[in-house]
Amino acid sequence: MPPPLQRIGVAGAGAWGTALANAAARAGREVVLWGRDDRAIAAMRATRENRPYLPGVALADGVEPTADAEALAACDAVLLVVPAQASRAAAAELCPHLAPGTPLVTCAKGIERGTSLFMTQVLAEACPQARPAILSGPSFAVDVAAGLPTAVTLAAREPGLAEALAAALGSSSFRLYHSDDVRGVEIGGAAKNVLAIAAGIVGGRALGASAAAALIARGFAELARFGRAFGARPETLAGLSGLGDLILTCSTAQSRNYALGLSLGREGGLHPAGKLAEGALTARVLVAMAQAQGVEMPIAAAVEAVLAGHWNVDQAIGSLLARPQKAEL
Ligand SMILES: NC(=O)C1=CN([C@@H]2O[C@H](COP(=O)(O)OP(=O)(O)OC[C@H]3O[C@@H](n4cnc5c(N)ncnc54)[C@H](OP(=O)(O)O)[C@@H]3O)[C@@H](O)[C@H]2O)C=CC1
Ligand SMILES: O=C(CO)COP(=O)(O)O
Repeated sequence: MPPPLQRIGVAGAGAWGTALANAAARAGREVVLWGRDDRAIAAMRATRENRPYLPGVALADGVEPTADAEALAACDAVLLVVPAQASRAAAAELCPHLAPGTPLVTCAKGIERGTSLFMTQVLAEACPQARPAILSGPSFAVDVAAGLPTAVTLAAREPGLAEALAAALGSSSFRLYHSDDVRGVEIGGAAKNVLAIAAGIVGGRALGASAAAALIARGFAELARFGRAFGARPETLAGLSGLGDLILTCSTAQSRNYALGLSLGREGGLHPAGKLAEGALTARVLVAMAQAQGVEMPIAAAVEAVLAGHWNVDQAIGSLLARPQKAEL
């Protein structure tokens, strides 16, 4: 039996990092929660709450907030929980503090702009001495932080690593399935955010429950086409990190991506200020990668055109409905 991963570092003290720190503590681990903002960390230590990001949720016993990256050196595994576009900079900054061979688990959902790299590829470049893995699935931070039942996927290519991480982080309320299909898991999380913006637009324009269901089904067809073109396994795309997260994020304004779409869909709507909506940052690179591979993604392309200001919402909806009839593939 390999020794357990007892001490877990969580790097990134936003909503999801704080929720995962609570989940790991509930699983019986000692948890270091690192954030870059000294004053925010001091407040968290004093109040045992992350007020700006998760107000009203107590930090679990066993979570130690710190602004000292050196505290990650003694961790058996580190979860990197910062936005996708910040993941390279954060991994490069923290890497010198990690022991060689530390498992480094990206929890971000996106594709890097400029390089078109998936999240574990970014980790491999920014911190080559770490062992990359990814955690993704249908999971709102507020639910996980509060200990509500949640299931996600943890994937790593290295044999045994995903199982070991899942065993370290899993509890009766946080269930982790393990996988070696890293690419499938990272594609599901990145693509569903773009499609959730479209679902929000459908909600904001009050197009009805039937249109909302059609959007999820046709959105999944796009996600699956893109996934197949980039080597993902169909069962991963239809699993928690793909279809599961697509359904969650396309269903409620609790999702920041859906909320962005909702606001775009309402007359004169604007982007809710200050909230991270990863789909808005991934849309262009996702659509460009699809086009380069000859993969049709009309819904994602329409979202991209609206975000870029090339189309208004009515033009986007009209263009999707005016597409020629075709076989359902
Ligand atoms: N919230 C959720 O329910 C879920 C989120 N995710 C994914 O997790 C990722 C993070 O999201 P979330 O936690 O919600 O985002 P938040 O906006 O809540 O928090 C982001 C955190 O990252 C920190 N950060 C940003 N850039 C850097 C950097 N260069 N170095 C160090 N820290 C940095 C921010 O610090 P500061 O406060 O100083 O700006 C902040 O603490 C996203 O990819 C998201 O899609 C996945 C599942 C669920
Ligand atoms: O990824 C999430 C749920 O699984 C969170 O979604 P949002 O980033 O849209 O809030």
